[in-house]
Amino acid sequence: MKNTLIAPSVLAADFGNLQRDIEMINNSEADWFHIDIMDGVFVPNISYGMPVLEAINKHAKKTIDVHLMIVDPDRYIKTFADLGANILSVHYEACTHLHRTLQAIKSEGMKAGVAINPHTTIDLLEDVINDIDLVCIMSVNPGFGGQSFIENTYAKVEKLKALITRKGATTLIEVDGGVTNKNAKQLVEAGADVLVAGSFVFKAENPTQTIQDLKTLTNF
Ligand SMILES: O=C(CO)[C@H](O)[C@H](O)COP(=O)(O)O
Repeated sequence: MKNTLIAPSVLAADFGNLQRDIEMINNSEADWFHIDIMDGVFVPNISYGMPVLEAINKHAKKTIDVHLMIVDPDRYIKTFADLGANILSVHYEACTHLHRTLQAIKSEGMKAGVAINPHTTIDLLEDVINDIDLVCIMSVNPGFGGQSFIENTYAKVEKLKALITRKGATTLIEVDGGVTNKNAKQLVEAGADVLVAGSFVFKAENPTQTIQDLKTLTNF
């Protein structure tokens, strides 16, 4: 029996009713809060920053999974630890010394994640996979919610799963972008452990039920 985790992306929440949407996640079968931080440089969009995460952290009762889409993320590792992040993912493409960055994240008491863009090959993680707690495979080009899922993601998940098994690592595989009830099961069959879903959850008529449906669909 699988234990697939569902992480609603707060990027798609209603910011005018943020506390309501946080409580919805608290009271649902969702496992994590997924928090997207964008700087307008690494990606062509600016999302939200520290004060909003501080507000979320006051109410959130589940794991806080922060995805940094920013250049030079080392500058903010301690800041995000202080703001309550439990998992901090940096982009492979944004790090010059990825191994050092992972050590710095762990030294602040957080789990260390690496996100990879659609064009970045899994092979580049080979020498560092045993140091990574979570790999976030981007199944859209990062920067915006509501984009279409890139089909090549299934093959990337399979390839990453094989690498993790071969290296005896305990790394979780997360998929982020365009996740819906159409691709969720196949992603888990390919090896995904965590599914991030933004628009599919928050634009649904009944977000709580949608989360429950995703859980049912992916735990078989
Ligand atoms: O990282 C992201 C965008 O860069 C979002 O988490 C992702 O796009 C999820 O949103 P959606 O489910 O609407 O695609």
